[in-house]
Amino acid sequence: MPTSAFPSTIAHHGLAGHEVVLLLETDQHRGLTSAQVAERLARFGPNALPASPGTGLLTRVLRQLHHPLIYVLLAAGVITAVLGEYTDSAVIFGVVLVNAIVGFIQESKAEAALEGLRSMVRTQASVIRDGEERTVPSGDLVPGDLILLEAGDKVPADVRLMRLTELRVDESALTGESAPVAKDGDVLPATVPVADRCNMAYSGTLVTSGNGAGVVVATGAETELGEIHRLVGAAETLATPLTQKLARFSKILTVGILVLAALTFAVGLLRGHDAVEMFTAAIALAVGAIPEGLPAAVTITLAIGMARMARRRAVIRRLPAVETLGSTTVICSDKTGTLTENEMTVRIVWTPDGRFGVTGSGYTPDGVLHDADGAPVPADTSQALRWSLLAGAACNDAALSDHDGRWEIVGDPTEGAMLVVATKAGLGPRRVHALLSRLATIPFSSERQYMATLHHDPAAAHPADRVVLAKGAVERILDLCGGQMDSDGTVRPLERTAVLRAADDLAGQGLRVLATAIRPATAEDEFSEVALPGSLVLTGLQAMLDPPRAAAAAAVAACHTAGISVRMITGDHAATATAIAGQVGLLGHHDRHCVLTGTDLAALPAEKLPDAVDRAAVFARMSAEQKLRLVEALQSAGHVVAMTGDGVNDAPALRQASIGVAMGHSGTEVAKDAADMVLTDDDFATIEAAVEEGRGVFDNLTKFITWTLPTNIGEGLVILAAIVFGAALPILPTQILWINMTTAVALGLMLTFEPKEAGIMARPPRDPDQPLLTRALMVRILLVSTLLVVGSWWLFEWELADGASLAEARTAALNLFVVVEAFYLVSCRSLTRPAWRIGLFSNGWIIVGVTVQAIGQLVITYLPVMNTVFDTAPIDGGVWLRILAIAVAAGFVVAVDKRVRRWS
Ligand SMILES: Nc1ncnc2c1ncn2[C@@H]1O[C@H](COP(=O)(O)OP(=O)(O)OP(=O)(O)O)[C@@H](O)[C@H]1O
Repeated sequence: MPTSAFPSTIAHHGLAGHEVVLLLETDQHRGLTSAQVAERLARFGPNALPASPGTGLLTRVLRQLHHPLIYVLLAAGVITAVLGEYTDSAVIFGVVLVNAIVGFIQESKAEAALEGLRSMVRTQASVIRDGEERTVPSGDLVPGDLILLEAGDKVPADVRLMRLTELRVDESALTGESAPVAKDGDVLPATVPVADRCNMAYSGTLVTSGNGAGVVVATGAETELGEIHRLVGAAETLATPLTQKLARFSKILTVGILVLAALTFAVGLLRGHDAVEMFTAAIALAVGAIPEGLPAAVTITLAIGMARMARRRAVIRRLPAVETLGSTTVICSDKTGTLTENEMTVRIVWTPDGRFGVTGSGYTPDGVLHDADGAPVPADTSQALRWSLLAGAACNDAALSDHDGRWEIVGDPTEGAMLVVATKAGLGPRRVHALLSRLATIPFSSERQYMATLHHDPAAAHPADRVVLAKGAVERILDLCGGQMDSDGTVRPLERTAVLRAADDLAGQGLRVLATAIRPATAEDEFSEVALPGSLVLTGLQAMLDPPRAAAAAAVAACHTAGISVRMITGDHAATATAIAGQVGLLGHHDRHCVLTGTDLAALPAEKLPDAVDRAAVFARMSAEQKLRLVEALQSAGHVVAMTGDGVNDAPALRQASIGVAMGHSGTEVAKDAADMVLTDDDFATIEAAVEEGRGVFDNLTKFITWTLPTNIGEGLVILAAIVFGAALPILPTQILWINMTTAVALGLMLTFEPKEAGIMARPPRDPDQPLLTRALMVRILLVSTLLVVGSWWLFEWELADGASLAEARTAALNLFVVVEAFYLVSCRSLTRPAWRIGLFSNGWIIVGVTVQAIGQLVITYLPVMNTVFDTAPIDGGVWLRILAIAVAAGFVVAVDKRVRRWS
């Protein structure tokens, strides 16, 4: 344990900010130095919680033994030992041990995969170090770091807050209370409980609004969250509704089979059979019929699916999402950044009496403004143009930077585009700041839909030497305007209809349109949201292009083929949204042309909502609150909804959606926290890829179950039949254990690596209520079970009649089971297509598995030690031929069954 100079027992909330700063030996303005950080990182370790604390190796291995079947096996092991059957007893104990180890390894792998994926969504923190603001990985935070928090962040460590503005934090991760708590920096009595320490922000909680700064007082396991983690030993759960259902199913089955085995034993005794023989038979029945490997195989399949999705840039945060993805019927996607590139370029600047084109592309400020004839025009050609460009550039929080000729923007792309167009016209950021220094800001928010700033304008005559600049959604800016500006700077009354018509015209071309406005002001004028309406003068409209993502149209089309409808949700104008929707092919599917705006939605009565939203393809000017209503409405129309979101306010909708999807790049931590899946590339096409993988996972699960159940049923029935008819057991318990253990790993597991079948995205989504096995598959399972029983029984009797020993006849039956399973494995690679169509080499693992199994069978058949241990005996070529003949016949029957089902 690192020794700490800053004991974690100190009540930092009971100290004043400057005292905490002194205590942690940091500088309140410049933060820690790099040397201090390195030293502290070495001393305190990274800011991360230790993996699955409290569960030691032994506990985890022992957990594998917690299964009714294992209890039976252990009891059987002890009893056989007492009866003097030492080899059998050793085999049983050996199998239990191997089973526990395999289970443990598989579980650890799945957990590690889940953990690894989670860390792919790396969180960042803003800190002040060496006097500079920097973004660092949250894992690198150390006590004493000065940290900045803002809405959307997940608090990365325990922080004593010092400066804050309207900071509210959702502390549900810590206290369970989901209403956000208002914070302030006052000193508190040291005895105040955690939930009431309003001058602290704790690791794992979420900033829902406002911003703040403070000092990190504890990291990693020393945080309050670390404490809880330590107490609860928060082991990651790998359970999903499906695994739970299967676990329940296999538990009920286990109990049922155990009762049956006990009954068999009792009836056999009553009928006067030998107790040892009956005991052996009962054990064989239990071991053979219980599908003990099923839940583990399902978890592994899900984990493999998750890893495949991660490779395609969709990181699953909650395992059940893998299942749900396969049933998704509607994807509601954001427009900006998900369906489009979020790389904006202003193409047209419209003023009340002029219209200017803009050349150049991307964020490189090379290009000019030109008139209708293509002749370049300087910014001061028109006062309206000049002020529109100035408003766009000064009422702006983005920055342009040049990385060796590659221009990038820091901040919002919409604002970046407005900086670039102003720079093209000679009004670069430096010049603009020199002309107009900012005094106050009303920040942009999705609810407000505009931003306004107050500037000092030294060029204007005193006392009106200030100017208010605003930019935002056209309707919102028009609400603030009373007049409009002409080229010569004269102000005329606002012609609202004409401006709206111009804006609609630009939006109809798929351009995102923002309006700009100004107002000269004096020092006495009030600058606030309430004072703005009606007072501004419209200077122009800036229309920017945000091209659709290259893969978007193909992904939308693929979704449509897969029976999934795609809807666009955007804060943008209806006309812009519709034009982009048209470009990515989102309109017209199932006659969905309809566009609903947030206002339309608000006006709809609740009972009409599900029907109305189901008919719409585009939802424009939507607020985050309305997204929640929308998800609910679509769900009550019977849909399984995947919904994207990136803001703090999107969290409720993401939680409500069947699959909440957050953006890895642009998304806030709050959104990621609420989401089931995070797209590391923010791309719509990734959702489509994840759905495809989700369907593949489900297919493989179904294939595995269809493959594995006949073995259990077949083995169970063979034993039962032997007991009922009072015949010798065709397979012994230890042999059944051999079949079950080796085939599950060498054969069954290979199905989980099965690639997706062609046409997987040409089927409709899976009904979430539909059982995993359809009636047709159940019939097939029973068919194969019957084939196994009849085949092995017949072979066993044939060999005995042919003069073979009991050991030889049993070896034949044992090998028959395995060979039929291997044939059936190849068949199960597709549930509908014939085996020879699948392509033998499309899953190399199958070949590996079958080869390993074949070697195993030769070993158990011919190796003398194994003969002794498993009561087997070498068999000759004729027997193998009979085994193969039966297996081929069984394969043929399954192929016919597939064919008949395809026809019917
Ligand atoms: N930085 C900004 N300053 C002023 N107004 C803006 C700014 N960004 C966007 N707007 C205006 O507010 C509207 C809503 O923006 P919002 O960010 O909520 O959604 P969006 O980015 O258009 O769409 P999406 O929901 O698809 O991401 C935009 O259509 C635009 O008119």
